[in-house]
Amino acid sequence: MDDIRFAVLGTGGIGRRTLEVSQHKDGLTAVAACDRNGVAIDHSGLDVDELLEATEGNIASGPEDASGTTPATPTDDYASDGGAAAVEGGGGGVKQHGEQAGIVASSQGEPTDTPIDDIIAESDAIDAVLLALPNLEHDFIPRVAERFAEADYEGVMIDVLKRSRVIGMLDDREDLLKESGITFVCGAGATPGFLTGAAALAAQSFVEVEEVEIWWGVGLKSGYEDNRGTVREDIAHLDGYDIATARGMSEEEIEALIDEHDGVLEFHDMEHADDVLLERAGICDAEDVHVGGVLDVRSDEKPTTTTVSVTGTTFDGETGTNTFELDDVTSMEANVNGPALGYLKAGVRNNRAGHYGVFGPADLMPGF
Ligand SMILES: NC(=O)c1ccc[n+]([C@@H]2O[C@H](COP(=O)([O-])OP(=O)(O)OC[C@H]3O[C@@H](n4cnc5c(N)ncnc54)[C@H](O)[C@@H]3O)[C@@H](O)[C@H]2O)c1
Repeated sequence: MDDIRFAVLGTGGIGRRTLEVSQHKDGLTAVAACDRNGVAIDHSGLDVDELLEATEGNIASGPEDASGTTPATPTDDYASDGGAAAVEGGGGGVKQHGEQAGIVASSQGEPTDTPIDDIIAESDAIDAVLLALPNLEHDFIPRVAERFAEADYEGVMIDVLKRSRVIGMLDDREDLLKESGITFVCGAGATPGFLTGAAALAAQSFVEVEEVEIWWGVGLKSGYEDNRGTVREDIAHLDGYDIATARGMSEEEIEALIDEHDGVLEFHDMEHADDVLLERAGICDAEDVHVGGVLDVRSDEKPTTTTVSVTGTTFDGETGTNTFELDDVTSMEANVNGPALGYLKAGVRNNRAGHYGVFGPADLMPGF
């Protein structure tokens, strides 16, 4: 495949790692990146090492603008991922350093109030856009897709979102995306993403799938500071919490909750889009997919092994369970970003073949 010029929207915990992992893959050139305060664009290829060094421990992950205040009226380029506004003195939590937060701390970064529009303006020379943006406002990513389509972008867009309800919002915009020539790959991180694809593969032994069980383990000690956005989103899945309460929590409240659980949070029946993505690929009913897992923010070791088990019936009447297991040494970052870039490449292959619209990870695997 020819070289793929790609952009990353959002250089938080996930976006930074996407850039890093891309350096270990053939045929991928990062040409643009943005966060809420800044943008870096170089069509001959960004200096990824410099960008990563400048943003190390310095992610613009809070909901504030560059001045450290939450805009009174949210603009198109504003999405609140909650909480950090409650941090004393503003500044978006521990990782943000005032006006130098995030990409603007890089020599390649420029401050801007319209980071996403700045990338859209350059999108003619971009083959693929990976959205590593916050997802607590569920229509944010679909709205960003719409903006690229309205600007007649032709290329791939890919997200690593988690929540089931976002898929329908993208499907609602499918005609617009198709008209523009966009191949949108949704839910293409670890779960949903890697593990959804694994389930689609594991299902191939069967003619009927009864149940898909996804059970994940993540140890995040060294990556905790870089993944606070993701941890906050996960908290919304705990009993007694929802998206609104998770968004409204201060960093201190999150710390207190984590202390209460000795750093280990266990989740059951999570609203992860693996369910709707497997249903839309015709593999099983969404209600037969169960996602849960254990997150340990105080240890790098996984608290449990990540597995995908698919139970079904073969053509000759046997009932069995195929299980796909990740090695405990593979980190969350490896299992989100490797697959995201792999699905990005699959998206580009499809886009260049003229296949436009919304695709889930299971749609890019053998059919069922
Ligand atoms: N599918 C999976 O397995 C999986 C795993 C982990 C995380 N995720 C998802 O990845 C996404 C990112 O998570 P994270 O931990 O990197 O979050 P984060 O908070 O660390 O980073 C978010 C980034 O987006 C930027 N941003 C926010 N609003 C913006 C705007 N309006 N314009 C431009 N940039 C903006 C921020 O500045 C920051 O750089 C989340 O949606 C999360 O659910 C998915």
